[in-house]
Amino acid sequence: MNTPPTAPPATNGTTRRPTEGELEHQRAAIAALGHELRALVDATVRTSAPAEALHRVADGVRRITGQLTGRRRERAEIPAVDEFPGGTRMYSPVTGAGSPLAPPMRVTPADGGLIGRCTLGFAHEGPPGYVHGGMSAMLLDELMGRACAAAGMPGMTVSLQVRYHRPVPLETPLRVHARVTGTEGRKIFVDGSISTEGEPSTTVVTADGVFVTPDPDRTRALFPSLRGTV
Ligand SMILES: CCCCC/C=C\C/C=C\C/C=C\C/C=C\CCCC(=O)SCCNC(=O)CCNC(=O)[C@H](O)C(C)(C)COP(=O)(O)OP(=O)(O)OC[C@H]1O[C@@H](n2cnc3c(N)ncnc32)[C@H](O)[C@@H]1OP(=O)(O)O
Repeated sequence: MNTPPTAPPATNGTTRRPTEGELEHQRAAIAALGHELRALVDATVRTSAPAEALHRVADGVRRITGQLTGRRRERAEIPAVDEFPGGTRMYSPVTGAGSPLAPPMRVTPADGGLIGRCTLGFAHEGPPGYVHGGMSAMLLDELMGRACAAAGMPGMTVSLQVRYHRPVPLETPLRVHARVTGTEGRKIFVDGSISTEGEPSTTVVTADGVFVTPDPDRTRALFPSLRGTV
């Protein structure tokens, strides 16, 4: 497990590295809030409540948002609860248990690569009843990037070619697969696919991508929070 590169300020105003127990406690709370926010997003995009009810809810949500006080994370700051690269990312829009935007996709090693499992709802709709094509690309990009990191070569996407063979159904358990197929210097070649859990042998979307591990100087410039660890 990676060491968290940053630590939140302790309550006495000094900065110290949180214990693993404190991080787990915080992650559980972040996941609980993420779960409720995803339920709110789903209810929001499906409701037929009248305008007055929507205004009332908007007022309530504004009051709740005001309760999220304290120091706000800065750009490029890696949350203490995260393990970057390759591990837990609590606010990832694909895998983050704390993200209201994420399905979230659950990732496990398999078949010489990674498998991601998730079900997409109405918030991710493109054509009526089907997943937005950009969302399919995002699932693939994330899992293919994670496959690079899992193979010990964290990299950034420089090219992602996506082919949509069949529309991806909403509210249907999905299986995403990613596997590193080769390397050439800092370039990593990766294949990806999406199928439904019900018909795992029928791929509905396929992708091939090229990822590049930035050189150490570029890594330090792009990810200043990693300073001292790369
Ligand atoms: C402790 C180490 C930490 C390292 C961290 C690195 C990455 C970590 C990131 C995430 C990993 C974690 C989990 C995964 C989670 C999510 C995955 C989502 C992935 C993304 O969402 S990520 C965002 C979108 N992504 C970008 O924002 C990239 C923008 N980009 C750049 O910032 C530069 O591009 C950079 C820095 C990547 C490389 O820059 P550079 O200067 O080091 O490299 P250079 O240009 O020299 O290219 C080197 C070789 O790649 C070939 N090449 C270039 N482009 C190509 C193309 N399009 N097709 C085919 N080959 C291509 C060249 O031809 C050359 O090949 P050759 O050496 O053979 O000539």
